[in-house]
Amino acid sequence: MTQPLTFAVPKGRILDEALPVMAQAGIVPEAGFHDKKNRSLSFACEDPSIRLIRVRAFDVATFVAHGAAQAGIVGSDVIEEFDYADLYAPVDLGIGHCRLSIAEPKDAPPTELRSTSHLRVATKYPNLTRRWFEARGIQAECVKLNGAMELAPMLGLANRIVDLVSTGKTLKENGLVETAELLPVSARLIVNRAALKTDSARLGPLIDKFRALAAQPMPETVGAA
Ligand SMILES: Nc1ncnc2c1ncn2[C@@H]1O[C@H](COP(=O)(O)OP(=O)(O)OP(=O)(O)O)[C@@H](O)[C@H]1O
Ligand SMILES: O=P(O)(O)OC[C@H]1O[C@H](OP(=O)(O)OP(=O)(O)O)[C@H](O)[C@@H]1O
Repeated sequence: MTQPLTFAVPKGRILDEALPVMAQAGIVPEAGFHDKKNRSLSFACEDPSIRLIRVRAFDVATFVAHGAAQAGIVGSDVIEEFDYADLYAPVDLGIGHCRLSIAEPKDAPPTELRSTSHLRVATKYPNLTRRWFEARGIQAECVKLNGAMELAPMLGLANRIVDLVSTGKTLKENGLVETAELLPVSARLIVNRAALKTDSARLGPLIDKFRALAAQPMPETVGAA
């Protein structure tokens, strides 16, 4: 029997927005998926030819890039950070909107980035950050953190941070101001390139379904004058 197609989703905040889109594309997980006490990481779907795995956002890209999962949903921040050659991101799903920005303490003296002799940046996105600064002729030393980047400037770990911003509340409540946007972020459908060649019969129509859904107007704009 053919193996089910493995579809990877992030366990955190994108998931609530992704599930209705997935359902419209025919990916509906078994009831146990919604049980918060359930410690399973792999779930059957109503369509037995698909299996869901629920992993950390960065790991969605890794599972799909290595072909351990054939497709998935992840933020463009993660795709850009890894820049995996084997990842194909054919559809912007129009969900999970935020931005990756640089921020500094609100009372920092005004400085030109270029004139800063030693730039230390705390971030979960060292590759993206280094690339962004390099493109501007600035060498940045990145300190990799996995969360709570906002603490780094006040504790002297870094003088700037690069982190995701949505409402700006987290920055404000930690005495930081956004000074530049590195990347607008939204969630994408991702597919393993090799799997797309070997299993185009299943992955082709799946991409088409998500593409058609992404082309539809967002529910709140339907009927708007
Ligand atoms: N404030 C935000 N507003 C909107 N989208 C966000 C925001 N923060 C993160 N995101 C999106 O959600 C993704 C994080 O997803 P999720 O919360 O599922 O990750 P996670 O695996 O739980 O994270 P972690 O590895 O930190 O535990 C980010 O990659 C980004 O695309
Ligand atoms: O601009 P805001 O609306 O305040 O959102 C920004 C926050 O959201 C993300 O963190 P998340 O809540 O995902 O937690 P994390 O620090 O564990 O990644 C991000 O890392 C910021 O801390």
